[in-house]
Amino acid sequence: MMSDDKRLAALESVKYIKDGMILGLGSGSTVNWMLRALSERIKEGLRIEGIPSSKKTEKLAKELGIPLTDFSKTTKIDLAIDGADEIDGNLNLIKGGGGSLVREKVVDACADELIIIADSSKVVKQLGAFSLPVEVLPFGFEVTVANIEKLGGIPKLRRKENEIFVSDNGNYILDCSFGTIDGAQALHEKLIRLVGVVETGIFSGMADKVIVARNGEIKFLTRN
Ligand SMILES: O=C[C@H](O)[C@H](O)[C@H](O)COP(=O)(O)O
Repeated sequence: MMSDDKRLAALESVKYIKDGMILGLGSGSTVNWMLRALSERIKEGLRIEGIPSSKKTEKLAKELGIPLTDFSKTTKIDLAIDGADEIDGNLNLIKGGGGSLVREKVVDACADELIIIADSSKVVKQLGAFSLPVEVLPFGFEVTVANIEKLGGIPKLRRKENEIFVSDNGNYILDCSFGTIDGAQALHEKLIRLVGVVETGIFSGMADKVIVARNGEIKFLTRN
């Protein structure tokens, strides 16, 4: 089952956590398994401090008794562990299915090491079947929509239960279909230059290790 594989990948990632580390805590259901496993190790005596990448992760971490810190205390993260929506052969990622891409990118980008955990359904030959989440300022988002269309994308304003979805940062998310994405970094660079775009869900060249579980077995992905 997919959720068993998410849990298995998460359990494997916790083995890389060492005493004294500052940890970047990603977001999503796979990361939630990692948080549960981490809290067990903390009960056994492991000392770490985590920086959460979303309000949801912060809430669960607090419930599980995981000690937290923030960027006002340290800008150094030893290891970040995060999930992904798509992973290609070069370990380029699409993230943001849960709407946490901006804080995830801030956290993941300043980590010495980034481990991605996923079930095998996330592994693709080429990115793009999953619409690319792009976080945009609410003010004038219609202009940003038009500009993304000029780049060949089909943006769709994310909604949740009929309301516009608002990110932890108070912004909107445009889920953008570009078909198959050939140059992930090039597309990110075009989008990030558009006025109103806060961040894109393309995480290119950031993952150091990808742990994928498929039917109960663990596989480590490395760059092609
Ligand atoms: O915004 C959400 C994040 O990028 C998640 O890490 C991603 O959507 C994967 O989530 P899940 O582990 O629930 O499949």
